[in-house]
Amino acid sequence: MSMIDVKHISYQYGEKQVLQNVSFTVYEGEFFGILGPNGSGKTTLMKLLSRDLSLQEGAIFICGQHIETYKPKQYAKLVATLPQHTDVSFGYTVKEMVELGRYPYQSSLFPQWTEKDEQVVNEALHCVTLAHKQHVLLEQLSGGERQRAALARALAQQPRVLLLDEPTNHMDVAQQFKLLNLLKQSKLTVIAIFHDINIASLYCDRLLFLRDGKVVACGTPKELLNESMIASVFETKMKRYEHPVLPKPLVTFVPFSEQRIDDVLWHVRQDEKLLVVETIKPFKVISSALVGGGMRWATTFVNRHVSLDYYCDDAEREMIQFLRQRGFDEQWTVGMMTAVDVNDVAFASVHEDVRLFVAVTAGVGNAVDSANAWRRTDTVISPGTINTFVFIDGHLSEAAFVQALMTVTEAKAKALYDKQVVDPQTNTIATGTSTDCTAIAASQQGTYYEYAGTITTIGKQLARLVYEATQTAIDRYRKRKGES
Ligand SMILES: Nc1ncnc2c1ncn2[C@@H]1O[C@H](COP(=O)(O)OP(=O)(O)OP(=O)(O)O)[C@@H](O)[C@H]1O
Repeated sequence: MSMIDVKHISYQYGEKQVLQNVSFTVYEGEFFGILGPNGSGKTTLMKLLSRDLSLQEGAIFICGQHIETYKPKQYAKLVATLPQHTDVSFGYTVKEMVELGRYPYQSSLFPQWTEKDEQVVNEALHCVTLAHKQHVLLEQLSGGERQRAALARALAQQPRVLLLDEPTNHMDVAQQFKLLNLLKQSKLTVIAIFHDINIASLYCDRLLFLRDGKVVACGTPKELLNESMIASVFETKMKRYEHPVLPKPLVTFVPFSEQRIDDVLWHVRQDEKLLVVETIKPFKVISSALVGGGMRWATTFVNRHVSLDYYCDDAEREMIQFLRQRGFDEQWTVGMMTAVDVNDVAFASVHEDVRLFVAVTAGVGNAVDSANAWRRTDTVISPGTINTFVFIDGHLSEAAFVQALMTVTEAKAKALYDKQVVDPQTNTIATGTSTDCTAIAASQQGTYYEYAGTITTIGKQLARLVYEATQTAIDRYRKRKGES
């Protein structure tokens, strides 16, 4: 149901036109965000909604009724405003300020404070968790607490619509989220001006983008938060990324481009227990590693040898402890384990059209044919794994990262086929082992690779190196086992 209808409003201060033909609808219970650059007319629009400014052109309807037809107290029961800055009324306590919210309910002839008024004020104080400070003077509150007191006053008005001008300005992160969570749960219709695009994306059902007093777009964060829209509204280059938990788009600045490094990009060090590749700058990585799995930036890539009978309830925690003891920062590390002797690692690299480096350790005692894995009856993981590290000097799109993973997997499977590695349980050619791990790391500088499948230059080289290195690593493993 529509709660607010803004129809063709225009506004000017003297000769200066600040709103032009603005129209939009806000539905009941919606959390509606207004965004736009400085001076785009957001506050003016809010002041028209709150009736602090009189309409010049166009009309605003709330609950189907033109806002100018409401009496002041009637309007105050319908719409409450939380301004950007709360004027501190010296000498007032928190509770006295919240009590002011009840003025629309007081008869001007016989003002009477009822039990209901008292109850609503107490509820509002509890709602903003300020009940314990109700007797404190406003000037003794912090900025965030004052803002919460102002919100309690607005809530005490028992409005149906709440207008907020940059509600979280000057608040610390925890206070911002407390206030917004509270508003989100309130089920009120909320219209709020935001400068923080990500907060608006997280909390708002729909957004209105204003620019130079005109509506540029109105829609859900999912519809509007794309790089070209942000660029056209804010004239700022931003990159879109995904929230780790919620299906909400987020955007971030790309403040500067880093200096390109051309010479040594990675170092390898190795002993019989550990293979470590360190990059000279953080690389963007996609991996299935035990530590640092998923997508992250990393500078250290560890392949740790563990004994055949290694067992731990919480291998990830144990691995993090291991890394810390050796001075590695797990936040910047991609860490894998293997029972294979890391001296049997196979390296392959190319430095022509593309610059790639691959390191593979391969144990195939636990080889599995994925096509027939469902026939296998074992549930306990036995040691024997293929760990593949790929380093690319280039800028990969997210799709290219996924395609690189596919390319690596296909090349590895072909290496196993050509080496006639057999799944000992099904007696068919294996496609990998049950615990294989892969990391694709890219410098994110230089050439941009939109794709990395086997038809692309980079995919061809990648497949070749992984195929060759996996074969070499299998040969070394077999030789050590005395199998060949
Ligand atoms: N009282 C006023 N008299 C004259 N011009 C004004 C007045 N108030 C605002 N303006 C002008 O109107 C334009 C829109 O201002 P408004 O405050 O609505 O923008 P805004 O989008 O809220 O900006 P900000 O993001 O900086 O808060 C600006 O150019 C501003 O200078």
